[in-house]
Amino acid sequence: MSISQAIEKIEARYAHQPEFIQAVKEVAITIAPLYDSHPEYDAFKVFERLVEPDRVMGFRINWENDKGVVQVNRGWRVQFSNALGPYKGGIRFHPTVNQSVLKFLGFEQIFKNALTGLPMGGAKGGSDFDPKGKSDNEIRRFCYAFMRELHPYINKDTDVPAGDIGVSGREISYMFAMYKNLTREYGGVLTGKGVGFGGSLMRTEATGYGAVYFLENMLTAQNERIDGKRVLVSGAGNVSLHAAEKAHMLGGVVVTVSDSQGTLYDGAGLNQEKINWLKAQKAKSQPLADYVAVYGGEWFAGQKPWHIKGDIAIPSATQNEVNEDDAKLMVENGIKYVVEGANMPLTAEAIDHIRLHRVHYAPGKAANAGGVAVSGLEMSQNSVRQYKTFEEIDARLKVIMKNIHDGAAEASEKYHQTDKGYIDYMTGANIVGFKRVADALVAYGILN
Ligand SMILES: NC(=O)C1=CN([C@@H]2O[C@H](COP(=O)(O)OP(=O)(O)OC[C@H]3O[C@@H](n4cnc5c(N)ncnc54)[C@H](OP(=O)(O)O)[C@@H]3O)[C@@H](O)[C@H]2O)C=CC1
Ligand SMILES: O=C(O)CCC(=O)C(=O)O
Repeated sequence: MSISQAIEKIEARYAHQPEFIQAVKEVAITIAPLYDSHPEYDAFKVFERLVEPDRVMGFRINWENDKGVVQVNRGWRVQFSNALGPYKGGIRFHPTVNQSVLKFLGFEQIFKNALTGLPMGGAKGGSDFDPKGKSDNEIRRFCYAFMRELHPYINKDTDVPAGDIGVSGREISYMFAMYKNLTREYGGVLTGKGVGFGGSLMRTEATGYGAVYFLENMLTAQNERIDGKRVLVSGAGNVSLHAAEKAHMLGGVVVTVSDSQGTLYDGAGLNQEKINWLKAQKAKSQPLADYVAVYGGEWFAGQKPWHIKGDIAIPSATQNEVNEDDAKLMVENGIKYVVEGANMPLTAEAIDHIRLHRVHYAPGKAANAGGVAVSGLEMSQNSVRQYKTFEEIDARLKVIMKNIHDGAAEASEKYHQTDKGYIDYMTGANIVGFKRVADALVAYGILN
């Protein structure tokens, strides 16, 4: 079955899962030249196999709110592929979570994890639970209840979840405690644990910092530097604030962050004090807009950052946050580099538009792989029960991000035929990630 036939089948079968179809199509279009030159991939039906998760576990989560009222949520774990290592990928708590969202995330995770060069398969999980406005006690009860349902499916050697939107150190600690309580096992079953009880230094910073390391490599390839460049960041969570922090540390002028309520603009640029204030504000779930009364700047209620002039955009909030109109604004406002901190933040039309205008574009699979890479390093530290310093992990992260960059650039050179001189990171990253997984599947024969 050809790739186009496999897509037709997926579109018919999963018409109700638009995010998943979007993610599959992006990979399919770009890997075609590689696929066509490897008849064994078709013989082993590699693509057709990879677009079906190994399995999807769904469960109900009963928990009690602070008023003693029983609440019911849904949860899932999508184990997509363990071709290269234990299933690995985050857990998201957000009301928009459904099977389409988790399947797109799990599918992308297969290739992202392959790009890191570390032995990790791809998975994703989560719940439609909305953490907003919940007390700490409610979060704890929900996390315990979620892990009670999830724990039979995970283990340090089979499937190792981590955080994502709505799940950070606090939630991981609650879930780890419940897993430990139920199984009596103290191991690396989750990553993103607290430093001091199995967590790796730098996991918190890794995704945002890694995205900026990727950006530095892109800039170097164009003989440019980040110094003095205006950086627009969207989101104000873990990825966004650490991307903003590293961009500032390296001399970039970060002028925006945002959240679901609007965009904060500070033309003078964020400094470390302001970033620390933002981190504390978000940790308390307080409004971003309060910043203006403390440090000045402007609050654009209900707006995204893309109407503001800049050189570099790092969308780091959520999927499809940048549509075609936003992409047009980016181009009009001078954006030359788009680095995806979030997973699939650009719609297919937005990607087409910026690529048409030769904006340098780093897809999330490549650019935000630093988080899962440091999770991989956390797994190895847990296995040997020895911990590395911040500097050691940082040095490894830089090398991993450079390798991902260089591998994607090399594959772009080989496979992207239409516009020589433009580094097509999307094609390059998809080809490198896909090839690693496909070669393993062929070597295994017809088992997963
Ligand atoms: N954490 C990690 O290590 C990794 C995360 N990612 C991806 O990065 C992105 C952000 O994750 P992370 O920073 O961990 O999550 P957080 O929960 O820490 O932060 C999410 C941020 O995005 C905003 N946001 C979420 N949904 C929407 C929406 N529908 N519209 C506008 N803003 C929104 C939130 O605003 P508000 O608070 O108002 O909801 C918040 O500012 C996700 O795509 C995630 O999959 C990728 C690799 C690793
Ligand atoms: O660290 C991990 O295992 C998961 C990270 C993640 O969910 C992601 O890369 O999107």
